[in-house]
Amino acid sequence: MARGPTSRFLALPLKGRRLFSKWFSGSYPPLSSATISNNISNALSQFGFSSSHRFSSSFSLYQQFHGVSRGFQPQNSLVREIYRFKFIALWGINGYSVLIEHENSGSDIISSVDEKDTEANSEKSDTSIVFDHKLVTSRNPTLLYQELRDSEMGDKQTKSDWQVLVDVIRSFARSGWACDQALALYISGSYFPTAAKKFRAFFLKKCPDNVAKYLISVGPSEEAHKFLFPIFVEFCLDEFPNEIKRFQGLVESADLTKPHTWFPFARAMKRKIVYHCGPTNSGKTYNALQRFMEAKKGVYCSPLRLLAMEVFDKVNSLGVYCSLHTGQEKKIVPFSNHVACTVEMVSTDELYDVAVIDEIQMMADPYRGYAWSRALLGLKADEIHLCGDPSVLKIVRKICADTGDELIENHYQRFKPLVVEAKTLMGDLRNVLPGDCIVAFSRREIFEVKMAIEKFTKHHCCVIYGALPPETRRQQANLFNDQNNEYDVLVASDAVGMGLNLNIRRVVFYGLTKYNGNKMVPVAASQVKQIAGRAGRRGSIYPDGLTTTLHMDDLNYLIECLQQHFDEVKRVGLFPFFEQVELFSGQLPNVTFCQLLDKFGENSRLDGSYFLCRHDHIKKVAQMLEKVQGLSLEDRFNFCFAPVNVRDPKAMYHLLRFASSYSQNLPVSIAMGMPKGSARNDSELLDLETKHLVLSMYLWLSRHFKEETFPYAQKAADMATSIADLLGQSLAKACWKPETRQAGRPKDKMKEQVFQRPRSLIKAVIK
Ligand SMILES: Nc1ncnc2c1ncn2[C@@H]1O[C@H](COP(=O)(O)OP(=O)(O)OP(=O)(O)O)[C@@H](O)[C@H]1O
Ligand SMILES: [Mg+2]
Repeated sequence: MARGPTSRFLALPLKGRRLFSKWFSGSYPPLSSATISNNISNALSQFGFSSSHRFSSSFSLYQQFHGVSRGFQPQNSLVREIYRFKFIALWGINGYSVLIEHENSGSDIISSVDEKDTEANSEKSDTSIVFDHKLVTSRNPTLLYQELRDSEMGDKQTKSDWQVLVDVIRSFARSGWACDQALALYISGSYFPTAAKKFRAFFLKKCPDNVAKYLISVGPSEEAHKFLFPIFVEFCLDEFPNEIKRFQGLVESADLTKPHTWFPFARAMKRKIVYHCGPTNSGKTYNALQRFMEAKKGVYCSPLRLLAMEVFDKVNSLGVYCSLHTGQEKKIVPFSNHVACTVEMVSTDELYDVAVIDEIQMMADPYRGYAWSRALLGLKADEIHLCGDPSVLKIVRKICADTGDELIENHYQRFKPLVVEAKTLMGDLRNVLPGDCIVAFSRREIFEVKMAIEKFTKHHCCVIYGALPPETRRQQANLFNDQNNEYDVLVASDAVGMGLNLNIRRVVFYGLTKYNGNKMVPVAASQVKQIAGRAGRRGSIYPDGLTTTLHMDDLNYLIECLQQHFDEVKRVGLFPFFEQVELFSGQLPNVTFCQLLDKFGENSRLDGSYFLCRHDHIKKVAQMLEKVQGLSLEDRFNFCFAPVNVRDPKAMYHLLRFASSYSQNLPVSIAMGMPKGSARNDSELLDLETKHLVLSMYLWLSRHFKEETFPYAQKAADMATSIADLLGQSLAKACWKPETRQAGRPKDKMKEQVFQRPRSLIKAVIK
């Protein structure tokens, strides 16, 4: 047995026996699968594999090995080691373990079996049946498969034995374990039943007596599945090479593992990451912006257009020339080296001295998280400042370890503690006070509250909610902040939770449940904290923040939320670039874009630190655009990212129209008249909101496609500004019952879908 100076010796303890023999040539006594698994783990750790490499399940083992099993010559030493472990794995599955000598010099793996010892022990402990088992289970599956393949017919069995054998093979074909294992061999879940069925026919036809006897004795069991699996593997490799190749191509082109390697230029830099970590109103963004303004060249990445605009205005007013870059607009300030942009629009090509990524915890957002992940992984900046709560601190540490960047953590405390008012508003909106912000979680509630307050108190309300354009939200915020008018109460949705600096004295939660598109759920503690934290901003006229609820019932939940620590985020979002989707589409040339997205989702692989962002809204647009002929894959991809409310049929109609004109190479027209004046009722207000959304979409498309195809961008921008103004005017006098966007829905269905807060609120006030 050759052992070079570089060899390492792997001893797999075998209950006192030492076994020596050449790999493949010996016959090995059976061991329990637990012992094998332990032995393999021990052996791997001796090779310096970390616990994550300990292949406790043979699935991951196969995953690692596949690709090297088919004639691939491993190049580096790590792969060589993995290559060799393949044999441990396969034999482990067969119920064997061996003493292995690992030769770094590259010679064959030698396993050692002390034959004398084995014989002695075998004589003592093994019965003749066990011996028969051994003869079968110790067979090399490759050779056994070849024997089966080359034989004409198997041996005949008695009727009852035959039935058991059929049951065993059937149970294998239904085994979830085998189906999972097969995935690593690139037998897809959908193809496994077909492959298993063909294997069943093959195996039953060819099964020799000793193998049949063994399987009959163990019956439809895990042991039988583990015995059959390597034979099945050989069968598949022989019978379905094309299917395997196709699925392998599919899986490999949907590979989203190791996203830090997607940005080689950023990886070539040694970046300094500064994490400004703390609760709301603790000065995180303020401090990051100080560094941004000092830098020669800087970029600020915002979660919202509104916040990008705020930073753009603030920085310019302080004498630092700064441009604005969002999906809808590009305002270039002459001589500027700084840019404030929305995080989706940040360039990973440009080189910066300082970058700021605000609200970094949004990495975990199910829909938009990928934009933050991309910015963090891909920004080419010497210094990157992250501002956010502590929920993603741990995962940022891990990402920095992957990227090799230096991480500095700056921890912050709230300037002034947030105080909970235990009295609540006692269910009566007449208890609102100037400086209050009433937070409700639906548009309907917002207008109900505004109506009730204005009808039964002397206060006037500004409103802020997600469907309002950023310009209108800012106008409402300014109206509320200005102390020289009658607008002293703000009614807002969760859209108020991020960014805006507002003069809020007290945040009052109208309720603490929210419709999640399916049912009412409690608002997440992190969101409650973020919103409540808007009260009492440093520098505002109310530096001491208060928070409470309208109803006494909700107070405990509010306190609970505020006391909770931030949940640690385990995974952050990713979404493929167009190039990755394009590569994937090469594997599936004849499917629609929507099906392509589905297939990508099914076949994509991600590291444990990432998830694939939800893309139901993208698929809805893709579905709608299926009937539009003549769009390239890239066009479809871009159209699908246009900002549209997929639940707004009018906005969807306009998007379809834009895409149709574009596909015919016609200049895309706006084809939408300007409203005559401000809204007189809620349906007119909804119409203004939709019109603004359509214009915003037009502007977005004009920035993402060739300019000449969307020639009316300036007109759209002017119209959008006017509509934002009209919306502001409309809100100032809005005093009507809110309507719902989904017209024509049956009444009972509406009831299910719309949040039913006790209407007694208004009735109580009236009484
Ligand atoms: N050192 C400072 N000097 C003057 N004003 C400050 C200072 N630090 C923060 N502020 C002001 O305090 C307010 C809150 O700060 P900032 O917006 O940075 O908080 P934040 O922690 O980013 O909060 P959020 O999580 O809500 O975004 C801002 O109006 C900011 O201008
Ligand atoms: Mg901030």
